[in-house]
Order: sequence, then structure tokens, then C-alpha cells
Amino acid sequence: MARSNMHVILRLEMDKKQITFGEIATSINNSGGDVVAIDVIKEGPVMTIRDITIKVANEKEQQRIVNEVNGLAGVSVRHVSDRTFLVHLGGKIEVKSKLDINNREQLSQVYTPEVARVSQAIDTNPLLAYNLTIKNNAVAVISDGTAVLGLGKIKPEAAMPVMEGKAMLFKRFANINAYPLCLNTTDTEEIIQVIKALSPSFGGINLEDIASPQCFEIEERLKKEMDIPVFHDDQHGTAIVVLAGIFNALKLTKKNIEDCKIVVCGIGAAGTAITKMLLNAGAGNVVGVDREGAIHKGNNYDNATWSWYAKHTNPNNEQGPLSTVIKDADIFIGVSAGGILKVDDVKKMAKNPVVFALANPNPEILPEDADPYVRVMATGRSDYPNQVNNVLCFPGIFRGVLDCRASAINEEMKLAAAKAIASTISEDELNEEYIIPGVFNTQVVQNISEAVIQAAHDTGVARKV
Ligand SMILES: NC(=O)c1ccc[n+]([C@@H]2O[C@H](COP(=O)([O-])OP(=O)(O)OC[C@H]3O[C@@H](n4cnc5c(N)ncnc54)[C@H](O)[C@@H]3O)[C@@H](O)[C@H]2O)c1
Ligand SMILES: O=C(O)C[C@H](O)C(=O)O
Ligand SMILES: [Mg+2]
Repeated sequence: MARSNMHVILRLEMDKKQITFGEIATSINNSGGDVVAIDVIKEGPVMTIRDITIKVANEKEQQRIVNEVNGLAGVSVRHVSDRTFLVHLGGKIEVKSKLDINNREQLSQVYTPEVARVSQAIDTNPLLAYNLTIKNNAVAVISDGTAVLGLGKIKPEAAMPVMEGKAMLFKRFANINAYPLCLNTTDTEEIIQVIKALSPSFGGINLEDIASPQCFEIEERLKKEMDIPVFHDDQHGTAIVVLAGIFNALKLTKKNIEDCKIVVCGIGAAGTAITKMLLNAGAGNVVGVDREGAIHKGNNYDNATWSWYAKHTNPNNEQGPLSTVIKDADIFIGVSAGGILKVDDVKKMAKNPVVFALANPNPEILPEDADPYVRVMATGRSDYPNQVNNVLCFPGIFRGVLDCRASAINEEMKLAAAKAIASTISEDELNEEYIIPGVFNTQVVQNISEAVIQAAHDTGVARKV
């Protein structure tokens, strides 16, 4: 069972003549809950109302505790609230003005009539939008809700909490204003047209949680047809952080990327981009596995990406399910679904195996199960060591791109970002539980943005000195 960060707050009304709080706490403990805080809401001579915050493993356990407490004589549960839902009340972000408007003079400057002169100036020279509007520090985080985390396709409204979360991270780590935009269409052409129409307001577009293979065409077309950078985070953000982690893991296992057998599981958005970056970095033997087993030559695939994949990977033409092709692998990278890598599979890997189980929220294998058999273990989650998550990349890469007003994010900039992340950890600090810097390491955004700006200048895509 994965560790949980789920907390519920029970508002209890209790009759002190019939029951003590100690008895209630014991009952909660016996049902598996962990009481972490108690707040007295109203204290009377007989009746008392308290809010009890309890750490629980899952919703089933929560229900068991509520039933148990409700069944005690002298107690009634008045209300149950989930701490995670509470932080989402009313949404997680807001728009703030940089200036106060307290009088008519200010009003006429920030708004009509004076603002018209600024509009006219931009109309004459559209590049002024970068200086005189929010454009230069604004990114749209756009999803159609088709591949949200590991949840798959959900309604666009349901994707909003994730996109709001991404927007918070853009602000927190790189001071970028990011707008969550969830689209009520899954039509490739319509998505492209909508994003193109939005582009005047933004300095960059971060595509998020759009399913493959549609995500490939959407990104490719937008890159060609727009003059602001487009970045599909689940592809490139993930690939950059994975590559950084692999660079550092290989320093520990003292293996060369050229000689490693690398099994990538889940050949969707993330798996395809990870593979391309691994190949660019020199990997010689990458085997991709999806639901139907290893992708190999001699099979006809109905999507262009998998046909490309079959041609450029799996040099030994291995076939069969994950449990077969995992044999002798040096590295496993999972971006597929929770729980699909078994302990028996890990045991078949080569010496000093490296396992990146990155499916969210449930990894392909839990660290507690894999740990005895692996040399380096990473997940996408913040509650285990070695968090390989694209949050390490997208704030820094967009900070760099916006600051040098890059017209695109190219391979050189992505590789520079991966190296910058890896080198944030010094040789002395590097160890099995620290191959990837922490999200709160302020050096990461700075290192990435500097490296990305340099690479943008070197490759001629920077538009600002
Ligand atoms: N840690 C991170 O930073 C990070 C970043 C991106 C994606 N992810 C996770 O990776 C997963 C995939 O994301 P994506 O955006 O590439 O989605 P996607 O839908 O584009 O691709 C998922 C692929 O996995 C395959 N798959 C699903 N179940 C499988 C199984 N049982 N065996 C083999 N293949 C299977 C699907 O067929 C598909 O090709 C999600 O769980 C997502 O949360 C993690
Ligand atoms: O959102 C995350 O935590 C990572 C990634 O973008 C995902 O889709 O899982
Ligand atoms: Mg995502």
C-alpha cells in the first residue's frame, strides 16, 4: 500500500458524561487512523464540539472510521471534510493587479482613455507587446483532459485542478504567470486553431496531459505555425528530467549509456520523448513496451509514432511481454500505469538495476517492493526519494525561454536543461537516494534557465540579447 497524505477532519459532537476523548481516539486508532490534531470548537458543561484531524490511508479507511465513531454511544459525527478538498475550495490561484486604482487619474491611465495610446503603439509595433503587456511573462497551460496524470481521459473541468497546480508551480518556482486553460474539444484541428488564436496573449504555450498520438501532431503543427515556443510538458519536460536522472544514476552504476539495455514501458507521450532523448544521448539498446508487448520490426503499427519507434529501437528485435523483455535490462523506465512491474521482473534485470517507476499517482512498482533488488530507484512522487517529475524542468525552461524571448525550444536547449539538472548535484553529494535535485532546490531553476539561454543563443533562436 502506498503511503498516503490523505487527511480528514471530523467535526464531532460528544456528550462528556457518556464518553471521554481518550476513548474516541482509541477507537480511531484501532480502525487504522492516526489522530494528528484536535481543535476545540465549542466547549459546554456537558456537550463539546471538536474538530479531529486524522491521517488515513484511503477513502475506505475513512468510511470505516466515520462508521466506527458514529457507532460510539454519546458521539455524533456532524461533518466530514477532506483537507485536500479544502485547499481546493474556490480554486488555487487568482489574478492580482500590480497597481492600485484609487482615483480617476489612475483610472484614466490604466484604462480608458490613456490606455488607447499604448494600444496604438503596440498596433504599430506588435513586438512592444512584450514590453507593455503581460505577454513576456505569461504561459498558457493547455489541456484537453485526454491523458491527465495516470487517470487517462477525464472531463476538461476535472483537469482544471491539475492545471491550476501547474500554474502554481510556474509562479512559485519561476515567477511566471501561468493560466490554466482546459478545452472542451478533443479534435486535433480545433485544438490547434484555438491555441493559435490565443497566442497573442502569451509568451509561450505549455501543452499538458494531451493523449498520444494526437499530442505529437498538435505540437508539431503549432511549432510550425506559431512564433512563440510550444512545449508539451509530458513529452519533453519528463524526458529532460529522466535523462538528468539517468546521467547521474549511470555515474553510480559506472555503466555507459551506449552499453545499457534500457526498457521503456508505456510508449505514449512521455515514453516516446524519453526514447528520443536517450537515443540522442547515445543509448544503443532501447526496447519499448506497451500493452501488446515489445515494439519490434516486422509488425505493422497503425500509428506513425510506433512505426518510427519499431524502426529506430530494439536492435535485437526482442518480442514478448514486459516480463520477458525485462531480462538483463540495466534500466527500466515506466511511464505507463501503476503496479505493472513485478518483483519477479526486477529480479531478472542485470546487475545494479536502475528502476524509474514514474506513472502518477501510482508507480509501476512501489519503492518498498523494489528496494531490496535495485541499486537506484526513482518515482514521480514527492513522498519518496528521487522524485523524477517534470516540475523540475518546466519552470526553469520557460524562465530561460521567456527571458531570451526564444522563438522555439530545440534539442540543444533540452539537452542543456538535462545536463543543468544533473550537474546541480555535485559528485560528493551524489548517492543512490539523491540522483535528482529536490524541487525546492532554488539552484535548479537558475541552472536550467542559464543553460537554456546559452543554448538558445548558440543555436540562433534567442530574440533578445
Ligand atoms: N513523473 C513524471 O514527471 C511524469 C511525466 C509525464 C507522465 N507521467 C506519467 O506517465 C504515464 C503516462 O503519461 P503520458 O502522458 O505519456 O500518457 P499517454 O496516454 O500518452 O501514454 C501512456 C502509454 O502507456 C501505455 N500503457 C498503459 N497501460 C499500460 C500497461 N499496462 N502496459 C504497458 N503500457 C501501458 C498506453 O497504451 C500508452 O501508450 C502517466 O501515468 C503519467 O502520470 C509521469
Ligand atoms: O503532473 C505531474 O505530476 C507529472 C506529469 O505532468 C503527469 O502528467 O503525471
Ligand atoms: Mg502531465
